Amino acid sequence: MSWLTPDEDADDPYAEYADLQVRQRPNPKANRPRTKRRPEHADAVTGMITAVDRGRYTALVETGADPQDPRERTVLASRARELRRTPIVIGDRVHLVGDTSGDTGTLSRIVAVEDRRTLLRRSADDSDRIERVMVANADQMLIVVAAANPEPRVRLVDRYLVAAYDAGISPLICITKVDLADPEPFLSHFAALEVPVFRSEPDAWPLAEIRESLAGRTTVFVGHSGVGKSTLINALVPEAERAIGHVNEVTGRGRHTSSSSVALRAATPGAANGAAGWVIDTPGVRSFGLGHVTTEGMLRGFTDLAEIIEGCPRGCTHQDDAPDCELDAAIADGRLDAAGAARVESLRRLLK
Ligand SMILES: Nc1nc2c(ncn2[C@@H]2O[C@H](COP(=O)(O)OP(=O)(O)OP(=O)(O)O)[C@@H](O)[C@H]2O)c(=O)[nH]1
Ligand SMILES: [Zn+2]
Repeated sequence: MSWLTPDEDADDPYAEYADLQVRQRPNPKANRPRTKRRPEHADAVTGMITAVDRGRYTALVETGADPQDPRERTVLASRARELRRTPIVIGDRVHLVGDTSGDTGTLSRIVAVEDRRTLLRRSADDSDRIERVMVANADQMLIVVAAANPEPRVRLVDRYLVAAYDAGISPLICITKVDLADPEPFLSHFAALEVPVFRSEPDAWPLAEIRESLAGRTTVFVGHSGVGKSTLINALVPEAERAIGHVNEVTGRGRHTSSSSVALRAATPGAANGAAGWVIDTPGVRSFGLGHVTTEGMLRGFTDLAEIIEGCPRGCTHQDDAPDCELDAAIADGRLDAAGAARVESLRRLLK
């Protein structure tokens, strides 16, 4: 699968690679205490990155529990020179200095990026081990897939699942267009993974259920073109106005909004945990190179099997043909029941 996406940070497309490579070298200063923050940074405000466009970052600052809080504002920022090799992506929590009023024409400066809880990454392609960061601090990934038109592909959903598990993000599946085809045969491939599934069709959008799971969390939406992801996001976040339908192939027009990633606040009325949720739309991202993914990374999504795997011989691939894989022993001696065995099968498929 190829990497079809243009760089979102087009001013310096290699900055992120450079940073990740540099950080892998041993750092002799690593154990020294960090130098004190310069005084000018003492009054930094914290913001969440909601959009990135050619070296300009949009951050929402002073966001609290109350979306009506009048202090909350959108600030445009560039990054400080010392961060020029640091990837800054949607969902990052950053410290901003300078003019953080958010007034028209002002530009503030990002001076620090906070540690990330999770990090969704991709590689240029499957043989490429250099990773590129896509989204920070997402809790969930909603994989949108159509029951038909376009025809669903198990392998594509598998790849999203791998990326999510590797990132430490919980996957969810929304299958759209169930008015066009019975989704159950396709969904049966994922049954053992126990991923929550929402079924959607024009007159029966599962908005209440989706809102329930968005509440208080940050959810990145992914899906192949045409599956109805924009339709769904517009229903969840009406002010998002994400363009629906295909680009006219002759004129190239037809989209009313930009094709770059954004974070959108989704109201979640009626949800048990009433807090708003964040929806991150990634329109440019239709495939993930998975060259950076390791078996250890993947196993974060299979904590139950990870324990068993500790008993495997060193270097075990955990595949069907792996000699003495403890997973096979656990199925044979009943430590894993039928559902567990099905999870092993799914894990093996994802590891391929
Ligand atoms: N029959 C049917 N059509 C749907 C459904 N959901 C969306 N569509 C249609 O599918 C087409 C594609 O929907 P979009 O929301 O633009 O799909 P997308 O995933 O955002 O695709 P891109 O905009 O190319 O990224 C539109 O014509 C929608 O009206 C559904 O549940 N059933
Ligand atoms: Zn094994």
